[in-house]
Amino acid sequence: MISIDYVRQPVGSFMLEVEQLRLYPGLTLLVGANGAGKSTLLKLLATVEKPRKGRVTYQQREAGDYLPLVRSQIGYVPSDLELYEEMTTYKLLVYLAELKGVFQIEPVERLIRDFRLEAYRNTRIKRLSIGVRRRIAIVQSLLAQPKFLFLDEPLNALDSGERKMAITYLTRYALGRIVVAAVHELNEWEAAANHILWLDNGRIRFEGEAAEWKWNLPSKVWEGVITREQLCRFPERSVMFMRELKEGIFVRLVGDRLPLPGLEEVQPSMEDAYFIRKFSANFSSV
Ligand SMILES: Nc1ncnc2c1ncn2[C@@H]1O[C@H](COP(=O)(O)OP(=O)(O)OP(=O)(O)O)[C@@H](O)[C@H]1O
Repeated sequence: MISIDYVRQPVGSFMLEVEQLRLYPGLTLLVGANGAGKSTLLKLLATVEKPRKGRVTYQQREAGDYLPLVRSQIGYVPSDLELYEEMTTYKLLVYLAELKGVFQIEPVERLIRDFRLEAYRNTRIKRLSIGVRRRIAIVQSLLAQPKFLFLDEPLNALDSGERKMAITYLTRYALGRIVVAAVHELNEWEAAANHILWLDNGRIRFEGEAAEWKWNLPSKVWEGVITREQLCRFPERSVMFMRELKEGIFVRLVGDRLPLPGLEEVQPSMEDAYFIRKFSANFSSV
């Protein structure tokens, strides 16, 4: 378990405040708007930054007292990792593995295979696309098989196949390990997530099991086909999705009660739940 107690972390005029947080084995999705403090929290967890106030402990070891040991158990993917541009993929990964105390080639080779990097092993980093670099950034965090893994928007710039592959890999990796990933697209992680942590303006607004994320929501989700005139009656924020069909407009709407006869209540997705939680006051009149 990782514990955060009474942390206050100022970043410019912004303040991240976490009174108490416990992180357990499994995959925790860290969600929140731009600027909510996700990267700041991940930097604290990764020991890139030291808490100005409060403490972070990893299985009862406070980072300040056991920094080298704790760091040896941490993997971190920042949002903007800079890689050595002149090195080839293979040389870079071997070099980074050695820095982490891994001197066997097998873990490097395995990760190159798992993240489908074989075609780029002898290519210099500067010649690689952003998506391939992002995969390398994830791979470098896994080289020493860390117990604690923190990823800041790991799927940025990955195509749909690569996203699926990375999610599957991380889901397996999180078995028995603490993995925290800041993400913007929630639905693609739905089957993978064990816990959800929602940060809003530097404060925790939700912390719990992934299934609980969709419980006791103040609004419901409705689907069906409506006319263009009917659509105009709904505020933009309540329309989660719409598509023009021959017979009208298919919509997915959020509202407290049946917005129009003929619409059907459907299960909210992870993404619906986020919008309902964040903007519930705006939906109550729909
Ligand atoms: N180096 C910095 N100097 C001043 N303010 C900063 C700095 N880095 C971040 N901030 C501010 O701190 C707040 C939290 O930023 P943070 O990057 O942690 O948010 P985030 O949730 O990760 O956002 P995003 O989804 O955009 O990455 C924001 O208001 C941001 O503008």
